[in-house]
Amino acid sequence: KEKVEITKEQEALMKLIVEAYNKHQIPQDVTKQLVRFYSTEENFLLLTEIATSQVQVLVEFTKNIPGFLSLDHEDQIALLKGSAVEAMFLRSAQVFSRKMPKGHTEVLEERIRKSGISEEFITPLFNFYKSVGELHMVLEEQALLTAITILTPDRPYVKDQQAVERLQEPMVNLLKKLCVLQHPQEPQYFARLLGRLTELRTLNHYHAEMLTSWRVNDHKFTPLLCEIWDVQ
Ligand SMILES: CC(C)NC(=O)n1c(-c2ccccc2)cc2c1CN(S(=O)(=O)c1cccs1)CC2
Repeated sequence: KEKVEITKEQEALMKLIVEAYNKHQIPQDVTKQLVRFYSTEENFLLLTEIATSQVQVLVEFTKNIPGFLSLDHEDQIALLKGSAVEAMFLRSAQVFSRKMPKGHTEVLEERIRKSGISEEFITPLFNFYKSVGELHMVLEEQALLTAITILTPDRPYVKDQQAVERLQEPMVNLLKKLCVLQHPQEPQYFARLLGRLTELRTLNHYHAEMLTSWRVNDHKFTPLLCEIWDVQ
């Protein structure tokens, strides 16, 4: 059996290859850039941006709910303001439980946890995201549940509650049918969905508390968020 030996030439070749390889590594600071942790301010700004654009999307969605624009105009505003926070948390839960590229969910969770929201609200927030995620709602269910949330007749300052009920009822009946069709093996699925709406209402309270704690730390919101949340 002959001895395996690296020749001088092979050694020289090896040196050149390894040098070239080390030279073309991602510079250390770029990788630091990729995994660096964002400051609380940056995370808060990100959420402000996302929330603001989401409110704009919510208004457009609401205007496309059949019959909404024929409601009394003041009631339209009352419904939007009364449901904005719930619709936002519902949307957040849907976004959060969506399949994201590897590691994105973790980074997003980290940035939400480090955005200045106090611990006592973070827990119910992520519990809600988890409980919505476990439902594996299909798109139609998500859309209907959001419309049903917006068309809640007993929001503050709604004058013609019956008119809102007349819009909400067909949505609830449709969702009930859809749940039976989508989840035949889970007769209580529809009840679980409506249970999420009850949990959502508790988040309203937490959100109001969050706003006061942020305001005292002079966090700035956008004009749209101030208007929809009645702050500043
Ligand atoms: C999708 C939108 C509606 N979600 C959103 O804006 N998020 C998300 C979130 C969740 C999952 C994926 C992406 C984002 C977490 C939180 C918010 C907003 N709020 S906030 O409105 O109180 C707020 C506004 C400004 C500073 S804090 C705090 C917590």
